[in-house]
Amino acid sequence: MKPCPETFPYPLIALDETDSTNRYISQLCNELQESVAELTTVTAEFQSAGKGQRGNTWEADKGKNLLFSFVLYPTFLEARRQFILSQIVSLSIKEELDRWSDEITIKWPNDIYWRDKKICGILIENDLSGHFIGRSISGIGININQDEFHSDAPNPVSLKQITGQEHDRYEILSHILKRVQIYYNSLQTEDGSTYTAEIAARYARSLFRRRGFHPYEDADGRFSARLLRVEQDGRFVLEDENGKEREYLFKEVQYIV
Ligand SMILES: O=C(O)CCCC[C@@H]1SC[C@@H]2NC(=O)N[C@@H]21
Repeated sequence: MKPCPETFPYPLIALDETDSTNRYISQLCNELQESVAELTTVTAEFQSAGKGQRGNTWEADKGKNLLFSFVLYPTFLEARRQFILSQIVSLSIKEELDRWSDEITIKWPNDIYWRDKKICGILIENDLSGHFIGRSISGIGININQDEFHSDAPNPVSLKQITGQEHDRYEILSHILKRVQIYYNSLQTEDGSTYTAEIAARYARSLFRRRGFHPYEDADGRFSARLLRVEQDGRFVLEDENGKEREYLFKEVQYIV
């Protein structure tokens, strides 16, 4: 395993072990306020209490994977536009992983899949300041060099299992952060709305099961539907087999994978 290079292009805190890199960086930001620069990143070789979506835990073998969190202060972004952060983070990861496979997709809202297996999970925690976003912490777990999975997590896969080779985790990390920075900067230019539309279009093209009918489950049970669109605020719009549109917020619908 290669160590973290001294030339890493962003401020980096590389920990051997912590409970959760999201918790670590948010505590650091609470203590030091905005002197923690944007894109400061915390990595860990191991997390004892990695946080997942929906209150789940995130498990990963020690020293094999990418477990990291970084901070942004998108104070120019209205809270109702916060889904764009999820789009730029998931696109940045997908585009990096595209180097090794053309079967990488984004499973709404922001899991990264290879075929029908999960390679990466993303947990974005935003602190709002009035109608705007004050601070955004993106926490990302990517299965990189893990050989096998022991937990009952559904359908995990690692990059090594896909390619048959070990990968340099810090190289992948620096590429992802560069992509995030480019997308993020684009939102702050005069052409921000053009870039927002371009990001939405790329995101739509990258979606898991974006064509055809597939099984889903909501509070009323299972049904078959096709994806119509994802709205700017992140709502997921399906059309069921009776031609009825069904619209969902996060966590209200599950794919049956
Ligand atoms: O449930 C999911 O899919 C999201 C998982 C996010 C896990 C990552 S690992 C690094 C960062 N620190 C955490 O505690 N969680 C995120």
